[in-house]
Order: sequence, then structure tokens, then C-alpha cells
Amino acid sequence: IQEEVQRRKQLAHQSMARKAIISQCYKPKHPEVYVLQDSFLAPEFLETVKYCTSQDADLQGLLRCIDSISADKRIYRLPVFSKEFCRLFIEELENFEQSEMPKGRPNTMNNYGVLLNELGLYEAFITPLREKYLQPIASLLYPDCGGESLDSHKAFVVKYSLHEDLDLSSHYDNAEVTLNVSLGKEFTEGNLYFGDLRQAPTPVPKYVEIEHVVSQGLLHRGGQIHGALPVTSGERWNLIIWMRSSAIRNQLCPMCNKKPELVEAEEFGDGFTRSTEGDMPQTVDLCYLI
Ligand SMILES: O=C(O)CCC(=O)C(=O)O
Ligand SMILES: [Fe+2]
Repeated sequence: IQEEVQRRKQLAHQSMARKAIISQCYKPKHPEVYVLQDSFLAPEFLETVKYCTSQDADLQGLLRCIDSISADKRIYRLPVFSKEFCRLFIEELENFEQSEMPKGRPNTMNNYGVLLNELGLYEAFITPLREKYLQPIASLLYPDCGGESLDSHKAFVVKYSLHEDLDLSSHYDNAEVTLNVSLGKEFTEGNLYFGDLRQAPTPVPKYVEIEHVVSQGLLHRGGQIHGALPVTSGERWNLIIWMRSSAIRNQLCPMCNKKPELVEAEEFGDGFTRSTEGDMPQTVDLCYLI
């Protein structure tokens, strides 16, 4: 346990060091994908966001724009990107993967993903995507679980194929709200399954299984227990955005269910904040349980 504690304490520092090297030495294949543009997004997604930011928007109206996959589990599907953007984005990630750059991995369960902060994708891509587009949708879908006050994220891409990771064990996310977008390429199986909320596990959970649709995303609460079944051929790449609300998690850590004890962190840390008297709130971290 001591070793694991030490390993986790080093993670943020090592990640910053990799990010610095990557920003100096990595030559992107498609520099344009680093700056979010409306043309990357599906027209239906833009329409949905437009509706959500209109004056009379409400949940009923939003549910007419997106697919409700499981009403009781509150899991929704919506088009997010264009197919062309998905193709370019995967090409960029493959180019990075094939480069000599140092690489961190999303978490202890994914050995082949890419951490998007290290690649410099937060500033002009993931942060505006969360703030301008995802926040208005999450506000209507999940007002009771931080959807109205999302203020940071951890974003990464997971990759599964026959010779690499095949599946992902059952878990809940270190997030209040999660977006999972299927980027491609071609693959068979690899469905997601969702059980109960972590706070309300039942003795025999009822699972719902959901297929990926390339270029479309699933929105779910981070605390909804889920996992991924094995792919049986091809390569599956998905963009995962764990969105966090400091207002919610400052009360209770979603990973250990305790009042958080905070230490200062780099960048968004684990999404907690702490106010210092007379000072701006600082971003601080708590635990690297992933
Ligand atoms: O494999 C997937 O698409 C899901 C990944 C996931 O749930 C996660 O990384 O938190
Ligand atoms: Fe997850």
C-alpha cells in the first residue's frame, strides 16, 4: 500500500514533465484538431446545444432532441462529432502513439489510451467543449448531481483491440457526469454495460447493455457502475470526458465517500477546490483513486 501511495503521489508531477516534453518536441500530424471548431461537431449536436441555451429550454424539450437509452438509469445517446473529425482525431492519436514521446496512461485499467492533457488538448478543445456545449446539456439532464456546476474534467482516449486491452472491468468513474464518444475505427462487440448507482447497489443488479455508434456519445452519471465487454475484432477507440463539479465533490469524495482532505494539485487536480481566505479558490487534489 505504501508503494502504491508513493506511486500515486508522483503521478501529477510525472504527467507535467511529459506534457512539457511533448509541447516542445512533438510535431502533430493534424494541428487543426487541437482547436475546437463547430465544423467538428454534428449538426444535430449544435442544434441540441442551441435548444439547451434558449430561454425556455427544459428537460422535456431536450429529451425530444436526444435518445433516452435507459430512463431509470438516466443514460442518453446523442450525435457529437462528424465522422470526418473522428477519422482525423484517431489519425492524430496514432501519430502520437507511434512517436518517441513519453506517454502516460489513463488509469490502471487502460494500458493503451492517451491522456489528452499531456497532448495539450485541454486548453482549446476539451475545456471549451465542456463549457460551451456539454454544460448546457448536463445542466438539464443532471441538475441534482453537479450537472449545473461542472467546473473541471479529466479527458482521455481508450483503445481496445485483440492484441492490446480487450475489455474494462466494472467500475464507477471519478466524475459527476461522463461523456463517452465512440470514435471508431471498425470493431465488433465491445459493448458497454451499466448497473446500479454506486450509492445504491442492489443484491442482483439489472444490467443494461449498450452498443457504440461511431461519432455518437453516451452521457451518464459517473457513479453509475459500468464496464466494457471484450472486443472480438478490430480496434475500438473512445473519447472519455470525466466531468467534475467541485461544489458536489467538495462535500464528499465520490471515490472514498469521505469528507475530502485536500492537498494542492497541478492543473485541475482531481476536481476539488479549497478557498483560502481573501484569496481566489485554489484547485487542489485529494486522492488518485482511478
Ligand atoms: O470502454 C469504454 O468505452 C468505457 C471506458 C470507461 O468507462 C472509462 O474509462 O471510465
Ligand atoms: Fe468509466
